[in-house]
Amino acid sequence: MSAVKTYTYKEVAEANGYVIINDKVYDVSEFVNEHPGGDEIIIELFGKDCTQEFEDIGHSPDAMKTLAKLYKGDVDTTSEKVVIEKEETAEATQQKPDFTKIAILIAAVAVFLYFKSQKA
Ligand code: HEM
Repeated sequence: MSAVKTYTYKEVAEANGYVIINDKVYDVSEFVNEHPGGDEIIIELFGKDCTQEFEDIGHSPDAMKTLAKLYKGDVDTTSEKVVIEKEETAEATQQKPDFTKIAILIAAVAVFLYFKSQKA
């Protein structure tokens, strides 16, 4: 049997696209693009322990199989834990204007003005 590779919490945090589930390390960097639940949800959790998040969703046995394929090794639970701070991106805080609503409003005003001009 080949030895299982172990990773410290720091190594997982510094790798690009690794997550921890039940003390196991998974490389989800490629998988995020195929995730049926969307990429953002996992990207937010890169480098972290997402056991809770993964289990809360109630992933199917199929999801477990996919997960098993992404297995890299075990986390060294005796290593020092790291806190990852994410910066708020400008994009996330900015509100995009709702062009559909604006277009409907303009159309409504145009119809109103048209009928008003017909009556006069
Ligand atoms: C990291 C390994 C993960 C794998 C391999 C994975 C895999 C999958 C798969 C195969 C599905 C399709 C439904 C199913 O078979 O259960 C799914 C759905 C979903 N996943 Fe994940 N997932 C992962 C992590 C996560 C995490 C960490 C979250 C939440 C923070 C999450 C949230 C969701 C949600 C919300 C859906 C439902 C999408 C829908 O039905 O519209 N997943 N995932």
